[in-house]
Amino acid sequence: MAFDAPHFSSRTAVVCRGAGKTWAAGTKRAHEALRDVDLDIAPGEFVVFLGPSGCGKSTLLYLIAGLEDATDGAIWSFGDKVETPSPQRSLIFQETSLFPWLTVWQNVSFGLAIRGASQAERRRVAAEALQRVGLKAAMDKRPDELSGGMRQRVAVARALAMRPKVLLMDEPFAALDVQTRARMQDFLLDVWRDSGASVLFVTHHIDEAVALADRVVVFTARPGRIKTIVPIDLPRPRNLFSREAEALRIQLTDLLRDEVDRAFAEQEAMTA
Ligand SMILES: Nc1ncnc2c1ncn2[C@@H]1O[C@H](COP(=O)(O)OP(=O)(O)OP(=O)(O)O)[C@@H](O)[C@H]1O
Repeated sequence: MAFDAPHFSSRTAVVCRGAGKTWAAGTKRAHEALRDVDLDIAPGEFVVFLGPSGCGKSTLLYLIAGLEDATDGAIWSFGDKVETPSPQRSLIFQETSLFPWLTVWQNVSFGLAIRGASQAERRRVAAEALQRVGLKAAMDKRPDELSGGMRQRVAVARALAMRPKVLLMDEPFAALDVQTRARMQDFLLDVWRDSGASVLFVTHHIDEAVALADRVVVFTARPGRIKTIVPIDLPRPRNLFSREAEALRIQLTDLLRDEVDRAFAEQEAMTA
């Protein structure tokens, strides 16, 4: 089926229409990861993807990033059909892939080097991005001189240096300890407000979803479909100990429980 760009799509950060992904489509190993995703993300919106392991949350981020093609439906970002990666959409992974032989500022400005920017321009943009993540003083250090949390902040600075309109984050804080993760959440909210970018953030943590999101997209077990979308109408800065926050955590836990049970049953059947 052909999908025309929705008429409002030029003003919308991300539009998914009937988006689906079957890995190894057309082969014996065909594996449907994601089905029929319809989703609109507004500019500057913070959206969290929550769902059982293997339901296709990362797959959807890769489709939106343009790193993988949808096998069904289509995706647009600010009116352009997503077919290839773009500096407008930056992806940050759980494990940062900083180049260990480059300094922090060289890592941050790596994308600009590929675009042919001069050394002075790269250093200026890197300094500005590092200032925004509170790491300007670490410009000339190497990644192995930094803690895990600092390395993730460098990864955020590297993404910000490209001035993305959409920041795609795949469990970016999963490898961090609980205290560092809480601080990184506060830091990310500051960066998000400052940048005006839309953030699409994958997590397994319900408390993280309630702390961060404007809306939480809850996925079913594989093939992942949108089960429901829960708005998080809590004022910011959020009191995560409020009765309203607790009610949202309970609602999201209930929504997830069935899907996690289904995902477990399927994984057991596959490995039996
Ligand atoms: N490159 C790939 N080739 C083939 N299958 C893949 C590939 N990447 C992911 N898959 C499969 O697609 C399904 C969805 O995977 P995906 O990583 O998107 O899920 P997820 O919800 O992000 O999982 P998790 O929460 O465990 O990270 C899984 O069954 C996975 O094995």
